[in-house]
Amino acid sequence: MRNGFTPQPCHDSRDRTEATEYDGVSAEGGDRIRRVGVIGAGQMGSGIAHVCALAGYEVKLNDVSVERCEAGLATINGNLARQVSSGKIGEEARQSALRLISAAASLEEMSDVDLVIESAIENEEVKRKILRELCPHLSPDAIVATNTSSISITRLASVSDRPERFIGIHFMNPVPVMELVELVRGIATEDVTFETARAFVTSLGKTIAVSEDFPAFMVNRILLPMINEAIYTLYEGVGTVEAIDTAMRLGARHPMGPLELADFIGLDTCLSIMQMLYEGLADSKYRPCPLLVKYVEAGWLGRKAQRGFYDYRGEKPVPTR
Ligand SMILES: CC(=O)CC(=O)SCCNC(=O)CCNC(=O)[C@H](O)C(C)(C)COP(=O)(O)OP(=O)(O)OC[C@H]1O[C@@H](n2cnc3c(N)ncnc32)[C@H](O)[C@@H]1OP(=O)(O)O
Ligand SMILES: NC(=O)C1=CN([C@@H]2O[C@H](COP(=O)(O)OP(=O)(O)OC[C@H]3O[C@@H](n4cnc5c(N)ncnc54)[C@H](OP(=O)(O)O)[C@@H]3O)[C@@H](O)[C@H]2O)C=CC1
Repeated sequence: MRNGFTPQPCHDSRDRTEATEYDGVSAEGGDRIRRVGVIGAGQMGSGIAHVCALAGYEVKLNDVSVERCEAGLATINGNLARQVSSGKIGEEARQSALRLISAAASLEEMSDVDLVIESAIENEEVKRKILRELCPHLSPDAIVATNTSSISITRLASVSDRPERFIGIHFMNPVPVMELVELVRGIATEDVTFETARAFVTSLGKTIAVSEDFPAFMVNRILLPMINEAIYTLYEGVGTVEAIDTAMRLGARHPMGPLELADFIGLDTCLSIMQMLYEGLADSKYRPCPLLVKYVEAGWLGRKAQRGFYDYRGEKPVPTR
């Protein structure tokens, strides 16, 4: 792994009922989790399934159709192969990770998972509908997590049948590469749920930052207004797409320019996060840039749609403004 950490399977030879002590709280830790369900096989869901399987968890990947699940599996296969070619993992690890992931055609197939991570699109209605449909199929003690970028964990938990076993586990994109995961408790999240999630995330080789449950948590509260401001900078004609990205890559040492990063995240996701900040914090400083709205309305959602602030359909990305 990039951070030098080798993920450890949580379900080793220890007794599964063995409790672990964290800060005085008795948690069943990672041993509690063996099977993980992931809902949404897009860029994040496939990345989450990837890192879980590499750490030795059995993974069931669900999306709106079998074709979507298969596309997610193909992405995982490609990213694992990339890790093999760069020497990050061996061929054996790739094969055993692939063996651990299967497509789940329906939510009913989640009945034997210990943890579900919801990672469908950043749309509260869609997430609520998934949670309402999902919960009746789960075992009563399964933990439900959401990878939402911005939506209130407390609010999403309230539509589930288990707010005390509900938590935000917010991975960063690209999941196999980024070290951070934000952990966010809802108002009712029990300590044992939090500690189990903490042990699980640690077993993936990730570092945790704990955030309170406020709109967009920490990373996106800071990052997305910067991206939105870059779009305003473009909208007001201060610089071109290339000039703005070059300025931030070379002038602030960001690995990607903000417009390139917006395309990478997905412009629909960026807009949803800005709307959540704008409405949730009721402050005009979070007003989504009208140009961002226009790109989303055009369906120019960034890399995943092959067009956003750059056009990705040719050999190399070409700015669209
Ligand atoms: C919106 C939210 O809710 C929260 C968020 O996630 S905000 C977004 C946070 N993410 C960022 O800010 C990413 C910023 N960008 C970067 O860090 C880097 O540009 C990057 C890691 C994406 C690519 O790095 P790079 O050095 O330019 O490119 P490259 O050398 O091709 O890739 C570096 C590694 O990342 C891997 N990688 C790149 N893109 C990947 C992807 N989409 N999926 C999986 N792995 C990927 C590559 O395989 C490579 O791995 P190895 O070291 O094993 O070879
Ligand atoms: N992109 C990013 O950088 C990050 C995103 N996130 C969060 O992760 C989540 C997923 O984002 P991301 O992977 O980028 O989005 P994508 O658009 O890449 O993937 C979302 C997937 O969810 C599917 N989906 C839509 N409705 C349902 C449903 N009812 N049941 C199951 N699957 C469904 C979509 O299918 P279809 O395409 O057919 O609609 C799509 O395959 C969001 O909550 C986002 O905020 C978190 C961290 C970083």
